[in-house]
Amino acid sequence: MSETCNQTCSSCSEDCAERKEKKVDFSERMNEMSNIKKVIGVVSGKGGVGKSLVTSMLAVAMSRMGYHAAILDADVTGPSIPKAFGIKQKASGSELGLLPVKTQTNIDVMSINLLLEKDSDPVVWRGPIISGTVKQFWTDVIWGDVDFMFIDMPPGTGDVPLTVFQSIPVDGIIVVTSPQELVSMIVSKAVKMAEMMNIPIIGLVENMSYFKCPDNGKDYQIFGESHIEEIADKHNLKVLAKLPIDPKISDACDKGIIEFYDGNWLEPVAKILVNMGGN
Ligand SMILES: Nc1ncnc2c1ncn2[C@@H]1O[C@H](COP(=O)(O)OP(=O)(O)OP(=O)(O)O)[C@@H](O)[C@H]1O
Repeated sequence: MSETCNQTCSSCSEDCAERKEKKVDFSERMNEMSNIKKVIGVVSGKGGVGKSLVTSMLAVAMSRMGYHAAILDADVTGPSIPKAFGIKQKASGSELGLLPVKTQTNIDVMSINLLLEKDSDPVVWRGPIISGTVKQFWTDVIWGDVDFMFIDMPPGTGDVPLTVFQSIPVDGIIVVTSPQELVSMIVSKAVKMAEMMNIPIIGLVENMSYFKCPDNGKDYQIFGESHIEEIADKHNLKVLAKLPIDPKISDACDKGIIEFYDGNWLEPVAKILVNMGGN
């Protein structure tokens, strides 16, 4: 039995001798016209820490390295991926399935906002409908050949992350944090969830880590001192990257040109993903 066992055998995928209920296979088959080599989940403990930004920048980094990247936007009630890439068109489909929309640099995206008539329409749905939508993004979208798919997860450890981890074969998780968060508790929750789901954590990305003053070149820790290294050590995890607060980032997201933003902090992460395979 795992140290973190909370006796919920039905949603746990660990193989252990003390299991009280049979392991249920919730896995869903990807669309038969899809061939996705690696799936990376991007999670955060709370909203607004830059999870969608990190998801977008990771897809851009892989694409710049010559890999075919895709983003499945599982943040159904707060989808921000289409806006960051400036996608205006809607997704199309046929009886065979839905087609993702391509960004200007050929990253495939599927998001609820590509299906709604107006992207300002709120999604006021119950949990099971939202989870069902995310599953359909896996089963009913014709993704074609994809080297790396990034799943932008809603914040926290709720219904949708659970559905994603149980139904989609996620190869690894990247946890996005920011210095002002209750990082230790949040990382612990993510680590425990990943353990229950038997999914490896690739590492941590700290966003809004510091601000580089353009006048004197000094770094300022706006949200206070970072404790990310200690927390990573405690859980035996790697700190993969630290991103600064950069007004050019928010400007690029607002203008829908994140693909053309030149920050390369996530290149080392992209290299780690390449070593995991995907081609
Ligand atoms: N390092 C940064 N520098 C400047 N602005 C940033 C940075 N990171 C994120 N932002 C801005 O903060 C806002 C929130 O970012 P983002 O949507 O990526 O967060 P999130 O964690 O995905 O939020 P949610 O959980 O609500 O989906 C965006 O407007 C984004 O442009």
